[in-house]
Amino acid sequence: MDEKLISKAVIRRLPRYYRYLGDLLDDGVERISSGELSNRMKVTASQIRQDLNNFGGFGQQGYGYNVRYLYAEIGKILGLNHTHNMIIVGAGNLGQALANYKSFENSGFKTVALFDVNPAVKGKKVRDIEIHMMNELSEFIPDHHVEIAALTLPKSEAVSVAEKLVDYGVKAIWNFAHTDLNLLLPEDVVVENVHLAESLMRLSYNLTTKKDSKVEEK
Ligand SMILES: NC(=O)c1ccc[n+]([C@@H]2O[C@H](COP(=O)([O-])OP(=O)(O)OC[C@H]3O[C@@H](n4cnc5c(N)ncnc54)[C@H](O)[C@@H]3O)[C@@H](O)[C@H]2O)c1
Repeated sequence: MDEKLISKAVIRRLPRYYRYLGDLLDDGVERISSGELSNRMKVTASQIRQDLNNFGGFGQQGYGYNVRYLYAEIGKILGLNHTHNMIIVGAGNLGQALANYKSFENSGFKTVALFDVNPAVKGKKVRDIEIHMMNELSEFIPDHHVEIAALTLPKSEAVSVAEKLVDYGVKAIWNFAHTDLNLLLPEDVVVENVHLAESLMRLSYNLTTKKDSKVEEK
């Protein structure tokens, strides 16, 4: 399948399918129909069939989906079938919270170091992950095959630090600073901007309008 033909909306939904399929596997469920998956996920069965048909041949009429196979295939599409080394730049509250969250490793995201400008945290560890100083970045990134950098530093620093990271070889930025970095970096650098406050604002909207927010947006 030519990935360019898969719509962004489908790609956005894949992690959710992956999560539900992982839960099914944990519960020992090996086969599931689109109808049953629809009940669990509160997405229409036809939406599920349409989404999963993008990747061909996973479901059979009257037989349902092979959960393990589908989980593995979606994992491959999402690039979760190999480890991605990640660093966290900005070892404050958020950076340390991310480093403390072990479960990213289960999906193949291995945090190999944190970085900060504050000499007071130099050499400290979060779990077993060491905090390094920024002047070590240029060697550390190629030496440790770092692909992803999470940016958890002040907004004012985000652009200049991101540019340096890209120069040193980082290919993807998981950006928590409140600026939309994808508009500012070279096109071949992948950026995912995370704005928890936007999610809260959507919650607030739904609370205010008493809209049913339980059904996932299409
Ligand atoms: N996107 C979101 O949903 C979300 C949620 C919470 C916080 N944030 C943002 O994340 C950032 C971090 O928040 P926090 O609460 O952890 O702040 P914090 O002050 O606890 O940590 C920021 C850290 O960045 C370090 N730092 C400053 N300049 C740096 C530089 N040039 N290079 C490397 N490190 C540098 C500081 O020394 C500090 O340790 C802030 O920009 C905040 O607004 C975003």
